[in-house]
Amino acid sequence: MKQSFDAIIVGAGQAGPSLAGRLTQAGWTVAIVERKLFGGTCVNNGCTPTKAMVASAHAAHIARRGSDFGVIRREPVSVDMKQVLARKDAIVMKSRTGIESWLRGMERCTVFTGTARFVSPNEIRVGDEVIHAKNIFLNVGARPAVPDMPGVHEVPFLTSTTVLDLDELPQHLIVVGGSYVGLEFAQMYRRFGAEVTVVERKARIIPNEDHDLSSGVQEILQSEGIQLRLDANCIRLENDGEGVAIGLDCLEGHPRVVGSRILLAVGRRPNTDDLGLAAAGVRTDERGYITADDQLQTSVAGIWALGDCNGRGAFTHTSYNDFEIVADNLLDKALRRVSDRIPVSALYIDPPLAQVGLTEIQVRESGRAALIGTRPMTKVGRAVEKGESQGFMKILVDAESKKILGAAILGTGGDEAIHCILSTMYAGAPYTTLSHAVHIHPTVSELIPTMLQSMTPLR
Ligand SMILES: Cc1cc2nc3c(=O)[nH]c(=O)nc-3n(C[C@H](O)[C@H](O)[C@H](O)COP(=O)(O)OP(=O)(O)OC[C@H]3O[C@@H](n4cnc5c(N)ncnc54)[C@H](O)[C@@H]3O)c2cc1C
Ligand SMILES: NC(=O)c1ccc[n+]([C@@H]2O[C@H](COP(=O)([O-])OP(=O)(O)OC[C@H]3O[C@@H](n4cnc5c(N)ncnc54)[C@H](O)[C@@H]3O)[C@@H](O)[C@H]2O)c1
Repeated sequence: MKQSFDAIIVGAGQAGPSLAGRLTQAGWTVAIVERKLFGGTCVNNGCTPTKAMVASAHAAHIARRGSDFGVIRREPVSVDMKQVLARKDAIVMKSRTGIESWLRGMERCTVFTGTARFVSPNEIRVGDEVIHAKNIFLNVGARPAVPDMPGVHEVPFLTSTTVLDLDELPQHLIVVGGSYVGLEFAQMYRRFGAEVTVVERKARIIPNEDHDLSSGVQEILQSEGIQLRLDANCIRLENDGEGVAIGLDCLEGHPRVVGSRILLAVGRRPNTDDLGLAAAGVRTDERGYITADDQLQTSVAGIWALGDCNGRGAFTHTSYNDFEIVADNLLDKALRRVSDRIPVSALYIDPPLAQVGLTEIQVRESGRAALIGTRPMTKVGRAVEKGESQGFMKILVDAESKKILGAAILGTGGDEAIHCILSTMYAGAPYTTLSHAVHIHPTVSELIPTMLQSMTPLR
């Protein structure tokens, strides 16, 4: 017999479980379908495991730098990857089981395990069962992209998912892709003790960000001994005796990098190919992302797309915000929109790179009159005292309205300090509100008012 619910949620990632919580509290009956790991990418293969491992790598780094702080170490630092993984797994497991048991114990919620596939706009098949609902919410996420590059079918490689189970330290890790995933793993493995080479096909790492941020991050990574091969064309995977290699054409350097493991970190693709979207008439773009409007409604009434699969964000906080938008609009008759969201993110190398709003490139392209303020982290007392003074901060303000347009902090504590700028932007307040605020000394945030007090026109 076909079971009917008020709502079906496909995917227990960063939006689905919270949506199930809100809808069931409002009295709806909900079916949630998850085919693999509760908590999705962030909990199992993304934010949580990587940030746990970044913490281990930071501990190794600080231990090696002990003498900078007057701490005497007699033995060389070594890292036990099995222990690093065990710590990471314990943190992940707690989060995963917490989400699963919350959903299984939730009143009016039925959990289905298996792959969901549309049969019609109101029906979904999971295994042998067909379930029905007037409202369907897709939170199916994305997975590592594996482009059809030469050698990819012959040479073993790691992805951001499989590398998390590598319990031995590779002697030389070659990372293909110099952006969020690639750089976090590159620095982490360098600090664990591996040789690391990053191969990026564009002329600079984090190629979509401002040039000064790319150079700042590059400097930090190179100072730790990470090799970068930029402008790499004709990238091909090759076997090399016991090891592996990447063949490439670069403007400079040897046309081959030989290592022991390859990590592909060249982007992600949405999990929409096996969802049977055609049976429901749900449209996608040419890359497979589900087309969704400003309130996340798809091309079919009664079907919504939340999180990475709608191509409107690729972060945990954007997926969670999608849940809030959809739930508030449906249950509270609110009029929340994705376009009201201010972009914000952090790249978790150490020190981190946090960004909010428009980049400098975007401000210049907009042609508006703007002011810019910058400060090196060497001027931040707290950073100097901590012995972590790499990086800089910058902020861009609209010269006419005095509103903050965007900011970046590449430096210790930047991922936290950026939030005072973000909150001022959400409040719609002029920059003077923030430049007159008294901040705690000694913090990274205290330099933000100082930076705002000495801006110059953006040339
Ligand atoms: C290495 C790495 C590090 C990251 N670090 C950060 C970070 O520090 N901060 C940050 O904000 N973001 C980070 N991200 C991005 C973040 O993980 C994602 O943006 C976020 O998890 C997206 O959540 P989601 O809800 O859209 O989907 P997901 O979390 O991917 O969940 C989708 C779920 O749907 C399930 N599913 C898919 N198809 C079906 C189907 N047909 N039937 C049933 N179930 C299905 C999947 O099994 C999965 O559990 C990182 C990503 C990676 C890869
Ligand atoms: N800290 C965080 O919030 C965090 C961490 C990791 C991932 N993420 C999310 O995951 C997403 C995916 O990250 P990602 O780094 O895999 O993808 P990405 O799209 O951000 O970057 C891919 C990089 O690989 C390069 N590239 C693409 N094809 C290539 C090829 N054939 N050869 C060499 N280089 C190639 C690109 O130029 C780019 O620099 C991010 O956009 C981000 O939203 C977030």
